[in-house]
Amino acid sequence: MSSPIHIYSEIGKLKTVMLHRPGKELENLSPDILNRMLIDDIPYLKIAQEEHDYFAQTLKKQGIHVVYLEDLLAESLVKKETRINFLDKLLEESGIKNNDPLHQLLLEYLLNMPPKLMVKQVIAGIKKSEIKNVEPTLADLAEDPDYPFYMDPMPNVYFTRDQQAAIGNGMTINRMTFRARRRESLFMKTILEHHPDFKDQDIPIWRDRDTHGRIEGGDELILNNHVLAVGISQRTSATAISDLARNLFGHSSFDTILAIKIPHSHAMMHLDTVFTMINYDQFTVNPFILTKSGKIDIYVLQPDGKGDVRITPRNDLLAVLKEYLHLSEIDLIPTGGADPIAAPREQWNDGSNTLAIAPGEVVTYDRNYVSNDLLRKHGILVHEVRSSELSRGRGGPRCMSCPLVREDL
Ligand SMILES: NC(=[NH2+])NCCC[C@H](N)C(=O)O
Repeated sequence: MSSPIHIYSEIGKLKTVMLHRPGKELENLSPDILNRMLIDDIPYLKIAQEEHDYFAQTLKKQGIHVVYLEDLLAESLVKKETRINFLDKLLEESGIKNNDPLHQLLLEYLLNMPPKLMVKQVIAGIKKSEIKNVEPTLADLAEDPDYPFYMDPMPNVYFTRDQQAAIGNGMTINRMTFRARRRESLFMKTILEHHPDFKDQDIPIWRDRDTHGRIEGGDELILNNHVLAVGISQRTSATAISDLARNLFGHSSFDTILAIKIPHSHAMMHLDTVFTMINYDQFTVNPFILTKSGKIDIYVLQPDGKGDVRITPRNDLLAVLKEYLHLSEIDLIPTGGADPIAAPREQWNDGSNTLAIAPGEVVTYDRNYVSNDLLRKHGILVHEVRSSELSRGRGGPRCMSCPLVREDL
């Protein structure tokens, strides 16, 4: 079997992609926890699911093999011992320690379910009303007696781009920034270790979820078979990027990381909310991440020939892309046509967050019509998907997809 992980570009014809169809976790959102859950409004689940099915169908119509995270995870948890170990870890990371009587109660509750239902349940969260005969803890009594959950929902799982990233024939299993998302990367770790299609394939882990230093897949772009662009962002630290460089250089085909510093904000939480590669020499870019003179802080990381990493500061995105991608011309297509009102509006609704499914062929949100029209004017084939509810989670088509296999260019 060829490797189940093969990603050496952002634009090679997409062959296999992992998605998560939003479930009851979105119904378990309430206004008072939205901010902590990194979600900007409560999506209408029924419509969000219809929109996600349309997204999946759009990919399938192009011959792309769509796999679902919850299926892969359930198929990894067939053995009871594996389920127990997975749940012990998940409960611990949910703040329910092994010595807490509640830990055993929830473990039994979940083990009584078939694996698929159990996976859906842990993503949806566990409400106090679902568990009988529990002695209230001091926290239940004294701190927040009305809090409805024993295990918080995970409403961001449908952004399968972020918990992990395929780089070459390996993956980073990401230590995510905020508590609301940190448990999610346990899923791919479990799949790689226990799923029959992955566990015996010697898939390199370029960085694991226990290593200090936050990193998320929205910041990890594979520009070609030896150059990455990684955002220094609200979600990915310089420490993590330096660590990733040391792990990749000399152990993979990758020898260059363009570390691009972007504003640290929720609207621009990842590099892929402001910059994506959509063709051999074409990119979407949110013009407002560049200074008035078109500058931006970039740090080029490469092997220094002595076993460490050389850092070269640069500030001209166009020049850096031309130099390191060996291109004579670069087409930076501005989100919203750089209009002072349309650009921020469409960036907020992920107009830069395009998913390339082949060179010059992308999937975008239909609501970003100014950006979509401009992409077409630049010769890009655009497949539009509906997004009224999905976009309330503050992510777009690239966010909602984890490419596992692309054809080489
Ligand atoms: N690759 C991306 N841009 N992901 C968007 C993730 C959105 C999610 N609500 C979060 O804040 O984490």
